[in-house]
Amino acid sequence: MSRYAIGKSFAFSASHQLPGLPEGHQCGRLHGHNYTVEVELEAETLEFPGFVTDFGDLAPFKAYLDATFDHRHLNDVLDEPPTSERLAAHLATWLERELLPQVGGRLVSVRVSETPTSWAKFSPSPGGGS
Ligand SMILES: Nc1nc2c(c(=O)[nH]1)N=C([C@H](O)[C@H](O)COP(=O)(O)OP(=O)(O)OP(=O)(O)O)CN2
Ligand SMILES: [Zn+2]
Repeated sequence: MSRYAIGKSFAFSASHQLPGLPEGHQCGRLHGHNYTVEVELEAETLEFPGFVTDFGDLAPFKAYLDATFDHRHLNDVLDEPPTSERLAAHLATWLERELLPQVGGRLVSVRVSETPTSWAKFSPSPGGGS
């Protein structure tokens, strides 16, 4: 079956520190990143005038990132060590619970980058939520 897909990128800046890593690991130290979050949605059919969903419908996600993550210490925000993988899973869960019931399209993935050279992606199980 043919599918359309759209993506939108978001950004925030935050600090973190990953516990339990070997002595001397750079990520065990307090440090920060300019994070990038990329959301991909898909649909078999388009909504008028030809959208999977209006990019503007994702504005509440930007508001959530700004209010909850931007210029925060991520260890204080998540209950588990704030790796890119866990951030991606957390954000996918939020999107599926809080936003996607009201907008068009299905969540394909959330991809989180801490640096220009690395990323982690979370893809919810088809039909099974996060
Ligand atoms: N699988 C993961 N590995 C690492 C994570 C992660 O979230 N998931 N996080 C870190 C650190 O947060 C680190 O700050 C980022 O790592 P890295 O990409 O290695 O950063 P560099 O600036 O050193 O990147 P270079 O491109 O190699 O200079 C570590 N690992
Ligand atoms: Zn880091």
